[in-house]
Amino acid sequence: MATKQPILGTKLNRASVQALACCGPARPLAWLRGSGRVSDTAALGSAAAGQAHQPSRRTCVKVAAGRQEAPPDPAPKRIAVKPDAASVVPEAHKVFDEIVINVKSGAGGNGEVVPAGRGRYVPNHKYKPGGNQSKTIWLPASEPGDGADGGDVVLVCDPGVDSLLHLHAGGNTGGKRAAGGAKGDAGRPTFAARDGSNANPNTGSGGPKRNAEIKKAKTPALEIPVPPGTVVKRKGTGALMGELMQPGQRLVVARGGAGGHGVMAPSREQNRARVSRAEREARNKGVEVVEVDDSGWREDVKGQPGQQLGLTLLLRVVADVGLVGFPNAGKSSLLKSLTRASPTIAPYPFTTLMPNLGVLSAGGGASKAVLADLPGLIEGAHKGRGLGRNFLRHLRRTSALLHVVDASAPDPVTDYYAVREELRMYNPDYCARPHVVALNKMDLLQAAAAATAAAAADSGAAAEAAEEAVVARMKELVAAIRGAAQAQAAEHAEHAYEGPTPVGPLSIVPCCAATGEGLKELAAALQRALGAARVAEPDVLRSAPDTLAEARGGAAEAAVEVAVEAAPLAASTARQPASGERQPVASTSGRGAAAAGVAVAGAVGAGVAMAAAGRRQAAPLGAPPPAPAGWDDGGGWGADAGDAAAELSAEELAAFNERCRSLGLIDDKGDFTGVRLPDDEEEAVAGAAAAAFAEDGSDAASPWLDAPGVSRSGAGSGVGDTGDAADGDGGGAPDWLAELEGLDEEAMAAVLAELEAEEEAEAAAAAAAAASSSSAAGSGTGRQQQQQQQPRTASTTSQRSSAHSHDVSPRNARNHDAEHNAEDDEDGEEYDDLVKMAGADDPDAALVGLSLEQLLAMEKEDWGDNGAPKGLL
Ligand SMILES: Nc1nc2c(ncn2[C@@H]2O[C@H](COP(=O)(O)OP(=O)(O)OP(=O)(O)O)[C@@H](O)[C@H]2O)c(=O)[nH]1
Ligand SMILES: [Mg+2]
Repeated sequence: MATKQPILGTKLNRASVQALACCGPARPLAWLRGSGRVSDTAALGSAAAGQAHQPSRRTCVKVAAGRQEAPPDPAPKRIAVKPDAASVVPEAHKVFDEIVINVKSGAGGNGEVVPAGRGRYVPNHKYKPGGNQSKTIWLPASEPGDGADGGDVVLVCDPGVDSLLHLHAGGNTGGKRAAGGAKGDAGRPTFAARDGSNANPNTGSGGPKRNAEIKKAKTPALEIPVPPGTVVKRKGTGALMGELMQPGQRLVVARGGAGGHGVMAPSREQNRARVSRAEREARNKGVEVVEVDDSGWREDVKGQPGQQLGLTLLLRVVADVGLVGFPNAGKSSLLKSLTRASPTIAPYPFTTLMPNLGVLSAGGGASKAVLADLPGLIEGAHKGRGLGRNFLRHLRRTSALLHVVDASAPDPVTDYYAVREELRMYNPDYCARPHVVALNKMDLLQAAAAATAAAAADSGAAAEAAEEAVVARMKELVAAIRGAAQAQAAEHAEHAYEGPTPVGPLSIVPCCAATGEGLKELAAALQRALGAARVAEPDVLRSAPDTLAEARGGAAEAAVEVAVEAAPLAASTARQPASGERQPVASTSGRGAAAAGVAVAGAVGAGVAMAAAGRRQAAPLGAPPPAPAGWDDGGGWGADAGDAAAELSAEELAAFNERCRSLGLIDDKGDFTGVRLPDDEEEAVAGAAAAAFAEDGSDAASPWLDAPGVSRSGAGSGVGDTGDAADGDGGGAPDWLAELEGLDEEAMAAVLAELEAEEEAEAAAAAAAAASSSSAAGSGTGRQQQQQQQPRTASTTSQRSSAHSHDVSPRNARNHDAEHNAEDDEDGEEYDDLVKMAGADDPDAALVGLSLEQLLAMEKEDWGDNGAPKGLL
């Protein structure tokens, strides 16, 4: 048996031993036996100091743990303090985005009662002999003071708070919760504001403040900080009380009770007179008077009680982009790589249980977007499976979505489709928002491909084969995802589901959160999606773009319209060889009417911005950040606009801006108005301007000053290829006005008839091609048809160009522009895919740098069966 030993030479007195005794149920002093090495506990410290100490169980456990290092002694080891299961109260699950609280506003303070007779008669200064004023007036001791109103309970939108978790702790809101935060009757956190103070008789009547006007005291409101996006409802009825969206916004949820009035108590005589008057009146009415209550005035003195109510607070995170996807797809990893957020990342599903926010600042911080990484969704999420509904509601306030798909998963396309369906079934609006697909975990695909290739070939060929396999897989995934999106839209139409038609992805970006590959492209694609969202559906919560040019700069979709409008300008810009001090043509600027049109349309904004700011290389105001080096999406980005503008010399730019101004495309301040003239007027203006330029011989030198619908293609090719950037035949064309003027009616009719016949033949050929390709192709049929049509259209156009020199009316020319630009825009989208597919180390990456003319100039044999250049698809 162990013997009792002194501890570190200290003496234990009776009190400390008794105090220590309460720590061990069976053997209070057991742990002290042989415990000469225990030196590090507060319990012992205080025991040594002879203080009465009440060690907690935790302290005992700590001591016991320390005791384990002591020489073997069975007794201390038996002090295993197991928590009593019955006494352990499990902590309630805290939901970060929903809570029910009680709020209680303060009661009003009582008013002051000044006894009758306190005061004196003072001379009345208004007294005039002969008047009806008395000589003296009664001046009470002071005006009786009113009680202070009770404190309000106010919810304040605080951007520094990102969840409702802090409210679970009874309102841990720092100094602001001085009067609140206790658990309420219903076991809910209760927030009670302070009661109003009673009127202070010391400062009220008599004394130094005599006759002073007593001001009502103010009670501070109880402020409860909540994150932006908090929705407040009444607990019982579910009635919406308000939403807090903007930082600093306040919502008074419970008003403090009004303070009581200060009252001058009636004197005995006055009271008696009142009572007798009341009695008399009652008797006159035939009412039997039993007792007369003369204390009515006392009610006025009392402050009103505060309100007490239950509130349900719901949080819907406010973010620009929501990251959605299956659990473990890498959403949090992507958020971490794209922003400075540091969410928890782990290789098991549902690591994330509450949204993580991060700010994506691209382009040197010019443009910022808040990304919300949401918990993973699973099938059935829309019905609440896996808390799906709780998570899905956080998408309500997002403008665009980022679908994160694990590209290394067995079936990434089904994963994507499943999540899309969950979104659609929860809220069809979600599927109509612009979205981007991130094919994450590329590195795993690459590793798998490398392993397979290494087994099959020698080292040199293996790397190449692996790369090819990855690219092939990516292309397959891209096509299949687009197909899945189309299938979803088709199903929506077929079953006439409620809500808007689901849209396809704006971009599909292969990337890797682990290595950082493709993240710049992903960021750029997100910015573009946001631009598209802002233009498509301006959100009152967000500031609208400053200028239309800005909006267009960020919106691929809106840019289509601009492209159509500006195509002739673009076409000529694209065709025209550099003149004067023109800078080298950017690799992207001439690759199609749509893309070039966008570029030049953007250049309007860019040029204007430059003119206004006096800077030459400025991107359009508020334009999305420039695309990363080596990356060109051609979707109407500021970078493109800047590049296109950079091609112009100063005089050209000035002339260009002047021209835009005269057409009403930009206003005096240099903002892009986007207001078009009526068609007739525009044509007239454009024609006149074109004629003027033709007259002074500047048209050849300034082809970008071309008018809408006016072709400047080669002399031999005529006007049949009006405004078509895809024809690529270059050279200055004779003015169609002059050409048409020279035609007689018969010749014109013949030309039109021929043109119609050609168009019919073309349509028939396209239909035949569509029929054949639809049987061959799977989900990506529609897009492949577009691809197939593209080179054919180009060659047909150029044939027509050489065959007919006078075969189009201005109206037809415009239609053709629109038609071709629409096609070319599709082509632009395809091109985006090609660009995305062709990585820097792709053997075919060189093709990416080619302009559309160069691509079109390629021999027909260079085009594969699917209508795309061989080697790329
Ligand atoms: N090899 C590789 N692993 C990745 C990549 N991205 C994410 N991961 C891993 O995938 C696992 C899941 O990543 P998370 O970011 O937590 O996935 P999540 O989608 O947020 O998952 P939940 O929060 O559960 O919905 C982690 O082990 C990551 O390290 C990637 O690009 N390459
Ligand atoms: Mg996560």
